[in-house]
Amino acid sequence: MRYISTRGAAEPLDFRAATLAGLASDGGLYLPEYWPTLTQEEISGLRGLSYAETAVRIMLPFVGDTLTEAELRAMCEAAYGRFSHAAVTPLVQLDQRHFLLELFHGPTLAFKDVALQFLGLLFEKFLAGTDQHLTIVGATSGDTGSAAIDALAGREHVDVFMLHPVGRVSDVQRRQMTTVLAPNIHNIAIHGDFDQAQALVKAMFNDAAFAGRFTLSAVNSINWARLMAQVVYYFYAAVRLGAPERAVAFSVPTGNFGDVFAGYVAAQMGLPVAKLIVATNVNDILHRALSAGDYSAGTVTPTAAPSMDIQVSSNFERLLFDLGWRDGGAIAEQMRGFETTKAMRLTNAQSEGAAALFASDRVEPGDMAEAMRWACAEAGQVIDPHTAIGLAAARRADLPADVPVVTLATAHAAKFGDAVERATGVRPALPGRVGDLFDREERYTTLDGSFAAVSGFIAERAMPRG
Ligand SMILES: Cc1ncc(COP(=O)(O)O)c(C=O)c1O
Ligand SMILES: N[C@@H](CCOP(=O)(O)O)C(=O)O
Repeated sequence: MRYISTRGAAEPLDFRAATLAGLASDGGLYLPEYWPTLTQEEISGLRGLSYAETAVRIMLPFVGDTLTEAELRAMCEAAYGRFSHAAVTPLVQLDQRHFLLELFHGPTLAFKDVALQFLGLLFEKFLAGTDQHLTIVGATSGDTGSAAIDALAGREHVDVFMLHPVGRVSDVQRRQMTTVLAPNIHNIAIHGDFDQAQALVKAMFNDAAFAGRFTLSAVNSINWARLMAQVVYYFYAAVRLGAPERAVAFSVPTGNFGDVFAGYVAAQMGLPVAKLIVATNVNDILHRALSAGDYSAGTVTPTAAPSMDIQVSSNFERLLFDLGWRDGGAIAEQMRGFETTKAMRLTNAQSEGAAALFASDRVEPGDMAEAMRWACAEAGQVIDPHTAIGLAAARRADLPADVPVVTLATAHAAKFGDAVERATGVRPALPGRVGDLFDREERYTTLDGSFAAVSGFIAERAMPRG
């Protein structure tokens, strides 16, 4: 399997090289050159398998000959052995047709652990025995940062520089990052919002003088391996609800369009997906794009679901590429226009292609709080604000009555205790593994968010290319 860039100009790479590169050299994002598919029998054959074994079956076609099946199995068993629930990503029934897919039983209590625990092991495997040292530059609105830090703290061959926006992540999220004091972890708080942090990361990759000095890599969902690992739980959930004989809909609280794009990949691989509901908060660029073809970024409004406070959703480029006959030149032009004006219109083909599988919704703060109260009162489930946005959209989606609807529960409620308590009156307790978070020492550096300040800070500390 080879990986091609959405902007068409970078050399195709194998899985190992695409994972280590993160972003393509032409500024695009890697995608497999074709979608591997599973037959109905192969999908039925996933029933009853453990999460780790399901992961092997789904990911094997993507890794090509860069890993043996036995190596992949050992990595999946190690990654998912760190989850606190035997099912890894259990399904919880809320009422006759609504389910939660709990993705927060990993070490940092958010869905990011599902991919990042695996990615940490991949980096280790691919770098073992080489003299390569990766400089990972990442941006987080709260959850990617802690999951990446947990997965990579103390590992040889890797330094992590993680940018988060000052005051725009919850206290628990910040502390999960800044209390990890391993020497290879560097937390940088920037004045600005997540979009600025993400733009700085891309600017560093695209700056030849800077990028040429280090071996840069990515842990954000710009890295294909992140999305590949997230495809697994769509299959895992759907077969439990009757796939391939029965189609299932998913409602996905969305920000950077990574998680829901993994659902799109599952559908391309043959999983019967009735609908993918893209649920946004008031930072609704994706809802406007999917409902009216208007992909234009406004300023980011801080909300009680901070991890979704994103206006430039990097993975949307992958969808546009796949819906636009995989024409890299055309996408490069479309994205260059967006980077200049912060606005673009979807083509008719892109809008029509997206409408076949996606629906979208913008959920206001009052409806989010109402969904938290409903889950508590009707099903005894305390859910976090991000999950509540997905659930609110799921409950009012226009779908046939016999289609089960799975809302992705993307974070543990205790990560956002204040917002949950405001809505429901219930204060969720921090699980034991992070129970002492507020007693730990914090360490981070605050910078002004300019390219010069951030790249200068990293350049002083990163390992130069050998
Ligand atoms: C808790 C939570 N929910 C939802 C999202 C949105 O996911 P994505 O950025 O993959 O669309 C994020 C951030 O990525 C998150 O941390
Ligand atoms: N919501 C994310 C933002 C980064 O998204 P990613 O999936 O591209 O890493 C976060 O919590 O950091």
